[in-house]
Formats: sequence, C-alpha cells, structure tokens
Amino acid sequence: MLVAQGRLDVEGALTARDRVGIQDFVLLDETTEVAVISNLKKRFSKDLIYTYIGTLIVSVNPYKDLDIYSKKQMDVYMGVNFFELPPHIYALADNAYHTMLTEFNNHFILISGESGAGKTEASKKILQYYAVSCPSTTLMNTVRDKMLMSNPVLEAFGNAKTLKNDNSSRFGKYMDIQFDSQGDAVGGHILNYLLEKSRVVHQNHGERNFHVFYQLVEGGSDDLLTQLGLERDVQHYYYLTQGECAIVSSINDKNDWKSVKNALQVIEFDETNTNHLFRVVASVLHLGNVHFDPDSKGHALLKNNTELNWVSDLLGVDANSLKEGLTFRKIEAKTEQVLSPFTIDHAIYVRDALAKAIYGQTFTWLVNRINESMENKLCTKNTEIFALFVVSFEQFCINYCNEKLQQLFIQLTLKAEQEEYEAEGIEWEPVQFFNNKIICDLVEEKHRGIISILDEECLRPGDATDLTFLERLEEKMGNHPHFLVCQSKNTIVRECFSAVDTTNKRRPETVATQFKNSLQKLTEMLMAKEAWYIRCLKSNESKQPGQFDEALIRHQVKYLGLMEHLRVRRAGFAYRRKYEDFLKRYKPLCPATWPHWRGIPADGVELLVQHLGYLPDEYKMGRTKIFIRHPRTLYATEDAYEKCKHDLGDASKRNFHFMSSATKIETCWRGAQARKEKEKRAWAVKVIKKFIKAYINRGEAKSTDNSEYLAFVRQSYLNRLKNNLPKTVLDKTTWLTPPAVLTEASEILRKLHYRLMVRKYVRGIPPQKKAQLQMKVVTSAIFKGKKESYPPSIAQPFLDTRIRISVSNLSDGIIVIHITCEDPKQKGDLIIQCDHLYEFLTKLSIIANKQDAIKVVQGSIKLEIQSGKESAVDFTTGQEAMVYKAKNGHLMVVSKNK
Ligand SMILES: Nc1ncnc2c1ncn2[C@@H]1O[C@H](COP(=O)(O)OP(=O)(O)OP(=O)(O)O)[C@@H](O)[C@H]1O
Repeated sequence: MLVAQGRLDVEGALTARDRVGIQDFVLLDETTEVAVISNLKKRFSKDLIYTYIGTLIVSVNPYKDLDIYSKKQMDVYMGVNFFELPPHIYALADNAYHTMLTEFNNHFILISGESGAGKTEASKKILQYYAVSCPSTTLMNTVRDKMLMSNPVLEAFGNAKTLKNDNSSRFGKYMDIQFDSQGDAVGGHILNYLLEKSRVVHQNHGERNFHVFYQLVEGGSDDLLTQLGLERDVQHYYYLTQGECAIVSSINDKNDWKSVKNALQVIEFDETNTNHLFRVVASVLHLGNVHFDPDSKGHALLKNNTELNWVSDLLGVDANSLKEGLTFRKIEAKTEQVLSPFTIDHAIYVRDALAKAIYGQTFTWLVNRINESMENKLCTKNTEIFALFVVSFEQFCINYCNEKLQQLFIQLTLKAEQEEYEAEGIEWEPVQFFNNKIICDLVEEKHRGIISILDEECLRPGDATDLTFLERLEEKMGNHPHFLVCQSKNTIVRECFSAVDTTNKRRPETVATQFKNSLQKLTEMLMAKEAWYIRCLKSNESKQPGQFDEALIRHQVKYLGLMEHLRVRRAGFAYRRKYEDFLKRYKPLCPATWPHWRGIPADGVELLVQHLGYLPDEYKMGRTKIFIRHPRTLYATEDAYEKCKHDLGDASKRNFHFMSSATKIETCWRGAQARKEKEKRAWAVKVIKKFIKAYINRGEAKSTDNSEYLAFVRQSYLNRLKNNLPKTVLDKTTWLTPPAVLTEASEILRKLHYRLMVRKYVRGIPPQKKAQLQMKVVTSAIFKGKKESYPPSIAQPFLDTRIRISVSNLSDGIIVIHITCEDPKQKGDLIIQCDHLYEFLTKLSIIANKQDAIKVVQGSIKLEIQSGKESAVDFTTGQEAMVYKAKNGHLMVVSKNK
C-alpha cells in the first residue's frame, strides 16, 4: 500500500524497482512499448495505479476502491516535493497548487483518456484534495461545496450509461477554481462543451439516455409524477427504451434522484426553478411519445393529442402552434406564406430536433446557474486561477481533440525542457518526435472532410441529402413564428430561447465549427497556463478489478501518445538533480566527499562523478543541477550506494566504539550547525523586517529606520544609472527617473554628465573644425540678428582660400585683396592704395590672427578682375611714383627710386 511505503524519494524508489516496477517511466532503461506496459502491469498487480512520466501521471483504472484517498493519505502529500513520495494524484494536485502560489501564475490540469478510464473520478479526487488541503474560510467552503455538490446535478443531466461506462460523461467539461493570493478559493466556474444531444432521442443497444430521465421516473414522488403527467414506468417512454436496458442493476436511479434533489438545494435552486426544470425533463419524455400516422397523401398527422397537450402544458406554449410546427413547414413566398405539410420522416425529425434543442439549452442554462452560484462574490481581486480540465466523452476525445491536445502537450513539454536547459546553461539538443501538427492542420483546413464527421447531426442515419434538408430546416425554423418556444410560460424554456435571434436568417454555425472554435479558444487559453497532465487508462473492458488487458492497454498507450511523451521527457537527459541533493545521497561513494564536503556542491559532485568513472558524454553540469543522460548510469550509482551502505554497516559493527564517539562528535557538530543556521535565520528575519519598515518610510527624511534602505536605493539607482547613461550630447531624453531621495542629486549628476559629454565632444573636434567654429562664433557676435542673410550662411563653411592679401616688395603702398567669388558678374579682386600699409596690414592680421595671409611678391601680382578673367599688377621703380594702365592691359605701379 502506498501509505505503508512512507516517505520515499525518487532515488529511494530505485531500490524498490524490481519489486514494484519503476515509479517514473523516465527512469526506465529501455523505452520500448513492451517495457512500458510490463512496468504498468507489475505496478497494477500491486495496486499501484499511478506512475509518472516526469511530472505527468499515468493512472490505470483499478475498478475497485483502494485505500489511498483517505484524509491521512492527503496529509502525507501536503506540501511535499513531487518526487519525495510515491506517485499519486495528490502529489500533482499539491504541486500545482503550491507552484501557483509561489510563482503567481495560472495552471491547468489536463485529464484525458477514453470513456471509463477514470477521468471524472480523477477530477473528483483532485477537488476533494483541495477541499481538505486548502486553507479554510467560510467563503471557500461554500465554493468548494458547490463545486463538489453540483456534480450529482451535472452528472444526472450530462452523464449516461454507455457500453464502456455506466456513468459516462457525455459532454466535455472544463472547471476552474479561482484562488486569491493567500491560496483561498474565492470562486469557481464550469464550462461545458458539446453535450451529446443526439442521445436525448436515440440510444444504441446497451446504452441509456441521460440519467435524469430515469431518476425522475423512478425516484420522483407520486404527486410530482401526477403533476407532470408521467407514469412510473421507464418502459413506457420511447426516448428511454431504444437501448433496451432502461433498468440496470449497477445503477440505483431512485437513490441517485435523492442526491440530485439535495444538490439542487446546495446550488441554490428554489422551488419554482426546480419545478420548471422537472417540467422540461418531463416535456421531453412526452415529446418522445408524440407519434404520427400518414394521411391519404402520406403527410404526417398526429396520432392523438394527449402527449402534445402535456408538452404544451409543461412548457407553457400554445398547443395548436406546437402541433402546426410539428407537422407543417412554413414557406415564405414573395407575397404570402404557404404551409407545406411534412412527411412522417420529416415530422419525426422536427420532433426530435425540438427535444434535443430543449434539452440542450436547458443543460447550458443549468451550467450557467451553477456558475452563478459559484461566482467570485468577493470584490477583492482574485489573483490566480487554477484550472481543472476534463476532456470527456469519447467522441470529443478521439481524433481531432486528442491530436490537438497532444500537439499542445508536446509544445509545452518541449518548451519547459528547453527553458530548464537554458536556465541551467546546458546546450539544447534537438529532439526527434512526431509532430502531429500536420494532422491538426488537415482536420482544421478541410472543413468538409474530417471535421464534419464530428457534426453530431451528420451522424444520424440517412443519406447526404439529410444534411441539406437540416440546414434548410434550420433556416426556415428560424422565422417560423409558431415554433418559437420563446413565448413559453416555463421560465427556463423562455430564458433559454429568448436569447435566440429569431430574425437572423444566417445559417447557424454547424456543430463541427462550434467544436473547432471552442477547441481553438481552449488551446489558446491553455497555452497561457502552466500544464499538468493526467493520462487515464482503462485496465479492461469488463470493468473488473484485478484484470489487466494488455492489448487494451497497448492500444491506449498508443492512442494517448504515451511513448511520445516519454521520448520528449527523455530527450537529452533522463535524470536531473540539484547538486546539494545529489551530493547528500551519494557522498559516501567518494573519499573526497565523505563524510563532509565543505566546498561548493557542484565541485563536490564533479569530484564524485569522476571518482565513479562517469564518461564525459554521460552527464552535464548545469548551473544548479547535474544532468544524467541514461538511467543505467544512475542505477549503477544507486547499486554502488546500496553496497556502500551495507559495507558501512559492517564496518560500524566492528568499530562500534570508534563510531559511537564519531557519532557523538557528529551530533555535537550537527547541533552547532543547527544553532548557526537558527542564528542565520533570525538575522535574516531581522534584516527583512528592517527592510520592509524602511521601505514603508522611504519617502521620509533620513532616519535610523530608513538610512540603510536609502543607501541601498541610492546604490542601486547609481548602479542602474551607470549602465543607462545618455550616449550623445544631443540625447536629452535618456535619464533614469530618480527615487524621491535622489531627485536633487540626480539633477546635479545629469548636468555634470552633460558638461562632461560636451567637454569630450569639444576635445574631439579637429583643429581646423575648431577654428571654423571659433570664426563662426565671432561671425555670430557681429551679425546674428542684425543681417537678414545671416541664418542661411551658418551652415556654409568658411574657406581659407577665399581671402588672400598680396603686396609688392616695393614702397608703392598698394594692397591687393583677392576675393574668390562664384558669380561671374561680380567684381573681382580689390586694389587699394594706403599710406599706412604696415600699420593697416599688421592690425588686420592681428585681428584675423593670420600672419601668413599676407603675401609679399616681387614683380607682379596676379589679379582676377572678374570671375575667370585674369590680369596683373606689375611693380617697378622709377624717377616718379605713378600708376597707369600699361599697353598689355596690366596695371603698372611705379615707385620712386630711393
Ligand atoms: N481511481 C479509481 N478508483 C476506483 N475506481 C475507479 C477509479 N477511477 C475510475 N474508477 C471506476 O471506473 C468508473 C469509470 O470512471 P469515470 O466515470 O471516471 O470514467 P471517465 O473517464 O470519466 O469516463 P467518461 O469519459 O465516459 O465520462 C467509475 O465509475 C469507477 O467505478
């Protein structure tokens, strides 16, 4: 028994591997289907129905009550690490809950498997576990009571006996529980998918309609049956007897009726609502007994009015309208409406369609009511949602849904693996797995293909024209005034149908499309949550305890993709453990680590595995964990550990005295360690408290309460600032917003930083550019705001060559100022004569700070008299000083001989 095994860690479980099989498939040395099934069988034979694949649980239906769900057992699993105890659904529930609380994220548990495999039971066990383990408040008690207590109602209306399961859920459901940040449940919600409505009007041999019909007929009081016009005989009703097993020994409808009535009270159904609900159920039974005879033309005529009158009475709708609706089709021509009589087949079809619609809508209404009663009524915001998802009935599960969920699983698992590798700094090794996205695409893309098979209406017997007929019928029924039960006096029926837009002529979404869309939405929703998985397997078809049908199990192992799961989990490394944990267990195997390793755990592990002779390819050292590739490496280590323990035991007998004193020393040492640890904790608590107090007072002036905190704030701001400084002088926006205490300092720092950047910038300017800028500064001082042509001139650089000055070496007082200009019409160089040439030019060059700008030439100075037109001034000496234009067109300047 699981409890008897007590606390086992995963390594401990290895030692028991031959007796009870492997607890985690990941540790199977051989990952073949045969090995997996044999392991399941070995465990099943010892009533060990749960086995892990990593954090996924495989559960095999035992078909008998096991003593593993007691309160005591729940206590054992509370707050315990996943791998510390033998596999159990409680371990998963507990870990999901605690991870949610510590990581503040949303989780879901996906329970899948074929009909009768134990999904509903598993979900109930999880709810029961939360009911016991979560902190208790009055509100939470109400929520969980309602979640648990609503179950009989949901099962009565949504479950039925099938060949595979006496209590098979015939709808897909998704339940979620909302928790607040303290872990208290504050609300809940149930979402239902696709009730198998066709069951209301048709059951295969050996199967029944939904339980509630039988429960009402068997368990309802005489008074109630009279009010509803029902007989206490299930065989009397066409809708209850097609499977020829209305009464079965394994189901006690009478008793179940009592729990349903009780549950209705818990979920706050008042008498009126309850009464209306039973009236709807009864109306469906009466509707099933409405039969038709052909008239002379083969058109449908009601056999008698008794049943129809009951339907009309129970639903509160007009009997004539109902009759007309069941036997005629209304055709709208341009100007008039024509009533076209139905054939018998059509009339039966419409009768059944109405029964399905009434029941289906009522089921949805019921789920909504349950949801309302579980709504989070606290205004405090709930922070976390824990979702529990049960994929139910077979049709829903097979094909597309399974493929889609499998795809989701692989995606999420690979993602989780990849994230762990990344966090541990281990290189990701690509995993080969079959990506079934291709199947999902095929199903999703080809609307008319696979997906339409899921349309329950298409599953009806009949040829393809039935579908066309149905569509037309649905369109037409939409505006048939006599059909719309939305006039009903039964509040439930009225509420259910009032939402239907009676004027909308658009074709309604087919069931397959609704299914696809809901699955799509669900997938999106689930992708945003952390996943936990339970895979349920059916041990045998005959629902017998102790029978393990290998062929059936093999089929499910395939169908649930368990081998794929295993492969993905085993991708790369089968086993990983924190260095501390690994060392703690195996340290006796290496003299360097035994009895104590005082260094860094990773170093100890490295020494240990080298001592054990691990080959480099067999393991990898992550940041906090060791990763071991093959289970056999771990087994060898474990075997060595067992032997070592044994040897140590022998040695201890021989050296009793020595050991006992060693033990004393060890005890003292442990005591000292524990005291140290305690002191450390006390110190940590003090620091944390101080920190919190300081945080609260962070806005206050500096005091003993907050000085350390403020220093911390200052340091961390400065550290962050250091890495986020603006990089260019023009960047005026990048500057970290300072905490209140650093506003002033931050402003000073900001100015200093900009000044520093400006200085750096200026230093980096080349001399030529600098000279230019200096000149521009002078220009600005002279002209800015005074000359209108100044602004456009700013961007134009000054050229060194634009102005040059030449004089001759003689004493003629002539100065030639060369001015480059681009405009050909402009006058060219300037010639001036000046008495105080030396003074003028010296002052000019001082002002310009450019002594080399004046060139003294001998003989002749070239002139540009207009752009591109050249001439010259020739200099010479003579008796008299004179200036004239020479024959060659040059200007001749004669200075007097000295
Ligand atoms: N853990 C369990 N311990 C004992 N019996 C179980 C367990 N799980 C399932 N069973 C038995 O198997 C039956 C079918 O299980 P359950 O109704 O949970 O199947 P299911 O997977 O929800 O089926 P469906 O999809 O048809 O609703 C239960 O009524 C119960 O008798």
